[in-house]
Amino acid sequence: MMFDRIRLRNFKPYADTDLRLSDGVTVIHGLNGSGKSSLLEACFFALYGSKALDGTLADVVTNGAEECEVELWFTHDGRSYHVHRELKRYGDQIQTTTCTLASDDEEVVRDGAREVRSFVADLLRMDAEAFVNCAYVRQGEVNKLINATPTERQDMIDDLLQLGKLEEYRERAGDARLGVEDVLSERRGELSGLDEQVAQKEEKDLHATLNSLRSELTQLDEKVENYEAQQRKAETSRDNAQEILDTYEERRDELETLESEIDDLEATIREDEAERERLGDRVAETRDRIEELEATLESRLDAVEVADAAPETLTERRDELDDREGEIRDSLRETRSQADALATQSENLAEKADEAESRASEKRERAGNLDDDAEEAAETLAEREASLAELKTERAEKVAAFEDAPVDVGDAESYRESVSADLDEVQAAINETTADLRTAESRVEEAERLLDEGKCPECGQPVDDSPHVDTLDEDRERVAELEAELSDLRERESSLSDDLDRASDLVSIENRLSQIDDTRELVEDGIEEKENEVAEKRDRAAELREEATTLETEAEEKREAAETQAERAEDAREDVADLEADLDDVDAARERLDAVESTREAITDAEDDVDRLAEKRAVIADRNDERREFLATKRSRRDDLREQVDDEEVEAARESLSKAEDYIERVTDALADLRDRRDDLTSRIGGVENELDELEALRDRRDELAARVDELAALHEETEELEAMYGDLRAELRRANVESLERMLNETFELVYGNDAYSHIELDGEYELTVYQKDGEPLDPEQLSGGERALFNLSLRCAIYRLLAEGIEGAAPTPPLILDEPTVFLDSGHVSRLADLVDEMRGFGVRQILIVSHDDELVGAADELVRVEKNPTSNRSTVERAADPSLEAVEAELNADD
Ligand SMILES: Nc1ncnc2c1ncn2[C@@H]1O[C@H](COP(=O)(O)OP(=O)(O)OP(=O)(O)O)[C@@H](O)[C@H]1O
Ligand SMILES: [Zn+2]
Repeated sequence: MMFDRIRLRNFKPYADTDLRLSDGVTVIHGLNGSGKSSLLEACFFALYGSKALDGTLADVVTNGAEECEVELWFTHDGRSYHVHRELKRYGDQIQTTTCTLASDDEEVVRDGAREVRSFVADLLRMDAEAFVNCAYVRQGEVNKLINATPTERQDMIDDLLQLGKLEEYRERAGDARLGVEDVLSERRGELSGLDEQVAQKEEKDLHATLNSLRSELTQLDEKVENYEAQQRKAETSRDNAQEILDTYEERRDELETLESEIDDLEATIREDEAERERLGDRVAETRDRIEELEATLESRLDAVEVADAAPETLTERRDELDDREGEIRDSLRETRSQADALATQSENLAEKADEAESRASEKRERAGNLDDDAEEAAETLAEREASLAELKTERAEKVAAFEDAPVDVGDAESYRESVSADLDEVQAAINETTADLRTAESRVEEAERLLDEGKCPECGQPVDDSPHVDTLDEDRERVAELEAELSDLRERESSLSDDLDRASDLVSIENRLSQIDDTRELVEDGIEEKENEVAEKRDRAAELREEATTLETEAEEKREAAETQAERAEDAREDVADLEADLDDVDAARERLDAVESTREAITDAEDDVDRLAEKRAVIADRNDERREFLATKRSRRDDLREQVDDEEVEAARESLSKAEDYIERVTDALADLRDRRDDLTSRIGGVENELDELEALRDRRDELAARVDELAALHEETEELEAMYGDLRAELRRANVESLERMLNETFELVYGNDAYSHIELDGEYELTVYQKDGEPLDPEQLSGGERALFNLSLRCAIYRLLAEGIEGAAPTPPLILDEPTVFLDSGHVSRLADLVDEMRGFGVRQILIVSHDDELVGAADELVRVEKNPTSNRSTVERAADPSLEAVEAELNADD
C-alpha cells in the first residue's frame, strides 16, 4: 500500500497544500513547529477520522477557520482510492460534513465516517490502534511497546496477526461445550427419575391381581343372568294384564267420544236447518227488489230513445251520442276560431282607422303652420319693397346734383385731383414771387440808406463820382413788377380753392350713389327670395290639406269595415253558445243512458244473488242429508260397544298386574346391587391394566432417553476436542510467531545497535522481553539507556512490521512505514545504522517509508525530500519537494558547517 497524494485545506497550520508522495524513502524536514508531524497526522486522520486523533475534531481545524478539508489518494493491490473528508464549524461544534471513499474504477464507493473507517480497517487488516502500534511510530511514543505489560503486548501482536480470531473461535467452541453439558446433565437427571418410576411399578405384582379380579367377575355375571330371566317372565305376565286393561280403557274412551260426537252432529244439523230457512227469506226479499227495479227500468227506458235495455242497444246509442258530440265539437272549434279571427280583423281595422285619422290631423296641423310661415314671409317682403322705393328716390336726388356740375357722374374724383394740383402750383408760385419781392425791397432800402449817408450803394465808396447809383431805379421797377404779379397769383388761388370745395362735394355724392346701387341690388335679391318662399309654403299647405282629406276618407272606410267584422264575430259567438248547449244536451242524454244501464246491472246483480242464495240452500240441504247418514252409523257403533264391556275379566287382570309389578320391583333392586358390584370390579381391572400400559411406556421412554444421553456424551467430547484444538492452534501459531519475532528482533537490533555489551534478546511465550548481556546476565529493557530504548523499540516495531508483511498470505497490506523523529535520542553513529535499517526495510518489501527528521544523514539517504516551512508572519505552513535530494543534502551539510 502506498500514499500517492495528500491535499489539505485549513488543516492545523496548513492553509492550502497539495503534496505528491512517491515510493521509496521520503524525508520530511523543517524547523521546529513548521508542521511536519501535522502532515503525517493528516494522512492518519484521512484514513481513520476522529479515531486517529488524541484530541477532538476541533484541534485539526486551523484556528479561526470555519471549515477544513483533507484528501488522500492511495494505491493498494493495484487499485487507486481517494478519501475525502470535510469538517465544518457550527457554533462551538465541529462536524463532519463529507466523508467518502471511492476507488478510481468506482467499484468501491463508501459514504459516511463509519463505513469509510471500517472499509480502511478491512483493507489494511488493522484498525487505528493497530496502525499506530505497527506502521506509525509517533513522536514521543518510542517506549510504548517496552512499557506495555506482556498481556498488552500480547493483545497488540495477536490482534495484528489476527490470532484474536482463533481465540474467538475457541471461545465459541467452549460456549457450545457448556451448552451441551447443561443439556446432558439435565437429561441424565431425567433418566434416573424414570428408572426409579419403573422399579416402583415392577414391585407391585400387577398380573396376579388382574387374574383374581377377572374370575370374580365371571361368577357375578352368571348370577346376573339368572335374575334377569326371572325378571323377564314377570314382565310378560304384567304386560298381558296391562293389555286387557288397556283394551277396556280404549273402549270406554271410544264410547265417550262417540256419544259427544253424536250430540255435536245433532246440534250442527239443527243450526244448518235454521240457516237454510234464513236464506229462503233473503231469496224472497231479493225477488221483490228485482220487481221494483224492473218497474224503474221501464220508466227510464221511456226517457231514452231506445227500444230496450240490452247492452248492445245501449252501446249503439252511446256510439251515436259520441259521434254527435264529435260533430258538435268540430263545428264548435271551427266557429270559435272564426269568431276569434273576425274579432281580430275588426280590431285591426279599427286600429288602422285611428292611425289614418291621426295622420290626417297631423297633416292639417302642419298645413296651418305653413300658412303662418307664409304670412310672416309676406310681411318681410312688403318691408323690403318699401326700402327699395326709398333707395330709388334718394338716387334720383343725388343724380340731379350733377346736372350743372363741370363733370359727369363717375369723373368727380379725377376732377378734384386736377383742381388740387393746380392749386398747389399757384401756391408755389406765390411763395417764390413773395421771396423775390422781399429781396428786391431790401436792396432798394439798403441803397436808399447808403445814398442818405453819401456813399455808393455798390461798393461803399463815396458816391460823388460812383457809377453805381444808376441801378437803384432798376430795382425799384422790379419791386413794382413783382407786386403786380403776386396780386394776380392770389386772385387765381382764391378761385381754385372754391373749385376744390365744389369737387369734394361732388366726390362724396358720387360715393353715396355707388353705396345706394350696392344696397339696391341686395334688397332686390332678398325680395325675390321671399316671393319664392311665400309661394312654396302656400303650395305645400294646399298639398297637405289634400292628403289629409284622402286619409280621412280612408279612415271612414276602415271604420265601416271594422263595424261589419265585429257584427259577424258577434254572430259567430252566438253560434258557439248554441253548440255548447247542444253539447250539454248530449251529456244529459248520456247520463240518462247511464241510469238505465245501472238499473239494468242492479237487476242482473240481484238475480245473481237469488241464484247464489238458492245454491247455498241446496248445499246445506245436501250436507245435512250426509250428516244424518253418519249419525245413524255412529249410533249403531255405540250400541255395539255398550254390549262388549266384560267387568269380571277386568277385575282378574287388575289383580295379576299388581302381583307382577311387586315382583319386578324387588328383582330390579337385587339386579342393581349386582351391577354396582360388577362396575366396581370392571374399573379395578381397568386400573390395573392402565398401570401395566404405563409401565410399558415408561420403559420405552427410559430406553430413548438413555440413547440421547449417549449421543450427548459423544457430542460433548467432540466440542471439548474442538475447543482444545483452537487453543492449541493459537498457542502453536503464537509460538511460531514469537519465534519468528524473536529472530527478526535480534536481527534488527543487531543491525541498528551492534554493541558488544549485549549478546541477544529473548522473547518468551508470554511476550516477556529480556535482553542478555555478553556475560549472560539478563536485563529488563526498561533498564536500557534512552537511545538504546529508542533503538530497541524501533527494532521491535520493524520486526512486527516484517512479520506482518511476510506472515500473511495474499496481498500484504503493508501500509507506509511512518517514523516521526526517530533520531532524537541517537548519536550520529546510530543515525547511520538507522539509515541502514530503513534500507533493509525496503528490502523486506516496504514500498514507502515516510520519515520526519532533521538529521542530515537521513536527509542524505532520502529518495525524496520534502521541506516544510512556516511563514513567520502568516503562521501558515507550506511544503516543497526538493528537486534533487542529493543536492539538497549537500546544501544541508554546508549549512551545518556554517
Ligand atoms: N488548529 C491549529 N491551527 C493553527 N495552527 C495549528 C493548529 N494546531 C497546531 N498548529 C500549529 O502547528 C504547529 C505544530 O506543528 P507540528 O507539530 O506538525 O510541527 P513539527 O514540524 O512537527 O514540529 P517539531 O519539529 O517541533 O516536532 C505549531 O506551530 C502549532 O502552532
Ligand atoms: Zn465803389
